[in-house]
Amino acid sequence: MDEPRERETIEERAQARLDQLTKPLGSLGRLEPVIVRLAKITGRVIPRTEQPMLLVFAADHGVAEEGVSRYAPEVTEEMAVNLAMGTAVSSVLARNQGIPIEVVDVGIARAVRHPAVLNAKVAWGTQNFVEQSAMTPEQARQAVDIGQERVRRAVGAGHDILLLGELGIGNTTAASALAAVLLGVDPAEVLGRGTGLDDRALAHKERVIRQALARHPEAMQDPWDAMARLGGFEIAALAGAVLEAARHRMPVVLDGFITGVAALWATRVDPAARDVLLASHRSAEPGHRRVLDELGLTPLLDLELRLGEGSGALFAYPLIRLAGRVMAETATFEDARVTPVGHPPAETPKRLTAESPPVARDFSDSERAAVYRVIEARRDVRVFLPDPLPHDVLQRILRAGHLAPSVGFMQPWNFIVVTDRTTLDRIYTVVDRERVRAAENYSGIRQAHYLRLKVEGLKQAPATLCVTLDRQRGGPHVLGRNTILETDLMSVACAIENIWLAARAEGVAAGWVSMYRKEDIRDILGIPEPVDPVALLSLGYTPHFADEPGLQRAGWARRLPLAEVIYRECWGRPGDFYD
Ligand SMILES: Cc1cc2ncn([C@H]3O[C@H](COP(=O)(O)O)[C@@H](O)[C@H]3O)c2cc1C
Ligand SMILES: O=C(O)c1cccnc1
Repeated sequence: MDEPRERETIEERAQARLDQLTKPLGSLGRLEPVIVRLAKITGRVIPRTEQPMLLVFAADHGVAEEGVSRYAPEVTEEMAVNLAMGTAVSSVLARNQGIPIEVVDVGIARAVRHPAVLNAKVAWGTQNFVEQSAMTPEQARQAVDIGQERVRRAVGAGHDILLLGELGIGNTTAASALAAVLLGVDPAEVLGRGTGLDDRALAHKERVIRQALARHPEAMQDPWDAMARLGGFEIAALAGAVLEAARHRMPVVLDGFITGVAALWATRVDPAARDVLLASHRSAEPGHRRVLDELGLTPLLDLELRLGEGSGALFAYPLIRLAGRVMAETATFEDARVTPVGHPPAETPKRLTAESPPVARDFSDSERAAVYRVIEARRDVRVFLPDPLPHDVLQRILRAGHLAPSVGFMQPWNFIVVTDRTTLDRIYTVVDRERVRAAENYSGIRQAHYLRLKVEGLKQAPATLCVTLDRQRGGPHVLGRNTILETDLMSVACAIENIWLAARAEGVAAGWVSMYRKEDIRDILGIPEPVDPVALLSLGYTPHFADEPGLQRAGWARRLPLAEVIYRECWGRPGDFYD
């Protein structure tokens, strides 16, 4: 039995794999911790982050009336429309990577003139927090809820990594005020020029923030109170998104200062939220550095971006995605037979306990269930309706056959589709003659059973495939066929099974007939000598797919118990793979 082993964490296993990849140890620099972090977040040694989406929350700020931004508040709505139209910077970045954007209006002060901007307005902008609380506690809660709800939907839609962005004229002021409170620092330390204030305007912005902090001394006490008094609808929604992503172990790529402050707030509500965060870049806003330090995050990029709207996250995402691909696709020293120097020895794989699989599944639960259902529901069918098969259905079924595995990729099959009635009748005649002849091998009740097996299906079905084997395909030396020569035939059998399962998935019945003399079929279909007609497969619709195999129902044979066919480690030793 397996030795009890020390439980390795996912991070340890991910780091161990990174160290086995054909590259000098540690040579991917700061991307290595990113890969390990993704592994930890997703719970997979080989993390996958291939289905990103950008969520942009937009809202207006009452404090904008104090002249703290270089731009007018109308720009929030205009930019939301611009993003939705595909003409903003982030639209370009997203479109060129095929990343969908969802723009959510959580509190823009005007009606938004584009239907693609999701309307989830909590209010028409916040109040000016120099005079009163920006939001009521209920509004703050509502905005957080909206962020959570959007992420639940994103998860439901199959997204596996979340990029965050924001829009809101005046929001660097709100974010700075909130950051000063959350970090317990002087506003001067987290203050920046936002959209590009000059020195005078910057000094004014600082005075406004000081005024606000003096107006709301209680904000120090509790994160929820701080959010309501000094935050913004989009900041609260971003925070909600982070909280929800943490629940789903979904990696979150932060953008700049505002998303950073929202994430910092989220960690004050739920410290575990920190674990799902990745910092895309360090923005030109000076407060961003403080926020990232507090979150313990190292930004991937430092490009002096100061845009927002998710742009930094979109610039960084390809690095994150590629890091994941490197982990998945790079050969290990062992795979590539390259000699490692100074690398830890590869561990022999140990049997895993109930841990999650090392790589994400790429089929949904229902897709997986469908595959097993098709396998279980496949039957050998003898009764067909005369209706012809639609061309596209037959095409898909044949394609499935051709996608079968084959030894050395020799693809030794051909499929002759026979629909001509005269030809089908000739096939029926030679098959039926063999059926009667073969019955002589049985006697008594078994012979009676045998003779009841009908091959009339060949006459009823609108189409019969003759599946052939060409042993010479691929030349005299087929890769992997040195000692087991019948692997060519096995390859054809794989194609037949693919056809059978694909047909079942299409609701099309198949009946495999093999009672014939090859020379008869070769003769009827004009098949040249070296090619073997190895199977006849009738295809068509059937009135009924039985629950169990026909031969079982007829009492001819029963499906063996699974336990009888599975051994463990050596011949004859029972396995424990069954109930
Ligand atoms: C055209 C334009 C596009 C933007 N995209 C993002 N922001 C960014 O700037 C704003 C915050 O800066 P402040 O606090 O100085 O107003 C937010 O809308 C933010 O997303 C933009 C700003 C403008 C003007
Ligand atoms: O740091 C940011 O994300 C930022 C800076 C300026 C304006 N908007 C966003």
